[in-house]
Amino acid sequence: MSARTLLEVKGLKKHYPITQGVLKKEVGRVRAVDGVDFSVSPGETLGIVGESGCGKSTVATSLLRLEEPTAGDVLFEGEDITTYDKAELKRFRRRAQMIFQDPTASFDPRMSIGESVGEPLLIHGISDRNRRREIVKDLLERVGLSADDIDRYPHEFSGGQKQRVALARALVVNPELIVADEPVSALDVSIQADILSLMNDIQAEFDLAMLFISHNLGVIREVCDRVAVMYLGEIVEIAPTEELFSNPQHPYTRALLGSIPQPDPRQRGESITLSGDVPSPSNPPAGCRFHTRCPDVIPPEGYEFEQRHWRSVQDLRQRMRKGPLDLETVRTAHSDAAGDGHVQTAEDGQSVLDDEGLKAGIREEFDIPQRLSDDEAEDVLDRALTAEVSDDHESGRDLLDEEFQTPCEQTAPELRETSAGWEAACLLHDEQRQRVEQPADD
Ligand SMILES: Nc1ncnc2c1ncn2[C@@H]1O[C@H](COP(=O)(O)OP(=O)(O)OP(=O)(O)O)[C@@H](O)[C@H]1O
Repeated sequence: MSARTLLEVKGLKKHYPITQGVLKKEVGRVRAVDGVDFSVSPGETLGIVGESGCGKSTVATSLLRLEEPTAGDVLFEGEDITTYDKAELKRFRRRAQMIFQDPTASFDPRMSIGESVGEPLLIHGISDRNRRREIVKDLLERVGLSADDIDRYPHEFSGGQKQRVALARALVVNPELIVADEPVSALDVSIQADILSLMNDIQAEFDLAMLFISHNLGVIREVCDRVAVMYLGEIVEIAPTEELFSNPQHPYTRALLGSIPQPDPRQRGESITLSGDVPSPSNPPAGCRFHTRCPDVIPPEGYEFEQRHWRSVQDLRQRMRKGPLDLETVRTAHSDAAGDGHVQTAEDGQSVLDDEGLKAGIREEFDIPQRLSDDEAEDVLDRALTAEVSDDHESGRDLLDEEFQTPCEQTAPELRETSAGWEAACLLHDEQRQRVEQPADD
């Protein structure tokens, strides 16, 4: 690996318009990739990891200009490829090859493997058929197939073998960069390790730079030197692989790592379950995009919350922002949650929860204790719940909004170097940094 930069991506954005009606009026935008920066050195593998829909594939396709980026610069050997014309782009595409998840879809079933792999050579001027066949045979052997496979057809190969052929086809033009988008996810688990080790070998042999996209942290760990973690179109942490695994700096990275199944129970760290769904990239949360699910979301000043209870109160607040709670469900699902007889008899003679019982049921539903340890926070919550069960949803919602704001929804953290020595985008690190820069006067 070298200190030289081969690929530098700056402020890359890809927004897809959401249109309506026959006139295709733009009514919104899917912010699939929303300002990402990273670089890759020759011989280095950078991983991009994140949940489905966070924008990983869009980073790949827009940096190669398979689709046009909305904004940003992509420098390859210092030249901005976003300004390239058709001919320049064609030359660039030879130097930067892409490998896709589904090897079956990337081959023409009517062409032999030899024709498919050798086609780029023909396009690039090697007209001697025998010479092309020699190059292809050599490459087939290098990717673990046999030179005799050259006249066989795609359907005669297994998925893993087809991915080997795809690698051979990418390598035939001597690229400097390979962008591999989930290259083993469609393959049987038993052969994934073989393909990953082949990719590692090939990368070392050809001194290739690689951008390796996967939702699977285990796979990322096998092949990547550094990893960028993406959430809702943004990079939230970027670190050398082993450091990321042993000392993750962003709460989202910690949550992702906590969700990897560990076969050895002694190795099992504290597993973190993320609350809430991934928000839509067409309407990402304000401030830190992860604050709606973050276990470490920062509490407001003036209240002493136990962190997990603060998270639960935030979950309730976010739910109440969407509209009134379904009190009937709470009524039936939580008969007497407080356990102190808050039931009353309804008109039809059935026992139902009274208001206090309902409030207790809501707390149970959201995993909030029946009493918060901070008296003032408890008072706010109790008043909000009282309003909610008294059909005054708006007052309850507004009270929570006023009192229980988190700095994380007000300020979008930037990707900045943490004390660990690499970058993460989280206000907790900014707070830490401020404490170091401005020590308390006492
Ligand atoms: N052509 C398109 N038009 C509109 N939205 C799109 C388009 N392509 C992707 N998206 C949206 O952009 C977001 C990012 O998609 P992308 O495929 O890049 O994510 P990903 O992280 O690669 O996920 P996966 O692993 O599931 O492919 C998603 O919300 C997706 O629905």
